Amino acid sequence: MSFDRKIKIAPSILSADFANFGAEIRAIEAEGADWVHVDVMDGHFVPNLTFGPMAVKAFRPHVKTVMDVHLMIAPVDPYIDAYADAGADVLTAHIEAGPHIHRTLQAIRGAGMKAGVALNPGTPAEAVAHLLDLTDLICVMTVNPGFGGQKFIDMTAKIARLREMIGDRPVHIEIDGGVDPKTAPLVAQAGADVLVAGSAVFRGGSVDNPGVYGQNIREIRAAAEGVWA
Ligand SMILES: O=C(CO)[C@H](O)[C@H](O)COP(=O)(O)O
Ligand SMILES: [Fe+2]
Repeated sequence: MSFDRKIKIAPSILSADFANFGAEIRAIEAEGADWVHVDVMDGHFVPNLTFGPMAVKAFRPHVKTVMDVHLMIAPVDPYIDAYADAGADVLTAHIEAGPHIHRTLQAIRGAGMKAGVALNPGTPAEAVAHLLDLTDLICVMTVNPGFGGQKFIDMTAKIARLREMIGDRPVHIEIDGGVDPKTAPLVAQAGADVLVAGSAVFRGGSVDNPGVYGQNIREIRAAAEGVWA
């Protein structure tokens, strides 16, 4: 997995057909997804429950791009090896999930994965000031985590501040929540390069009609890249 700051669209399979994950993943990749975003929720850190490492391991053979696993769980550390074994490329933990995020990021890298740190809307950019050399990705939540399809919360000032703090380090800024063709330009202009989108990618399509996924992905990408035109 090499580093670049081009816009990457990462559909969240939280909005996919839960009875058909393999086909859904193959469809979004065939239709232009750059990464596949996998939302793990524990019904404790967030008020919703999705799937765990066994399911994520079953997704792995279908993912040919980058498997980007967003943990919305607490605690994180006891499960790091299980997600490494499941084949996560990027493993992201929330800074709010426990007191020892520094140790968690070291452990994620130690297990051979790229380490991500996610920030809830109420957490300031400065919370990662001492983590910048331990992280490969900062995920800025633009909704309160737990559910797809929520309204975008404007975090552009936080994104711009993070881009400034990151300087020339090879750290991605990922945006998660409410990304669509209207909000994508705002976050791209502020400095984001990985755009997670669940409902805006899967809306209107299906594995039998995957062209809609492609159209949705192209619209988000064009809107985001348009800011540089
Ligand atoms: O982490 C998440 C929710 O906690 C999801 O990745 C996110 O909400 C994507 O869904 P949408 O694009 O529909 O907002
Ligand atoms: Fe997510």
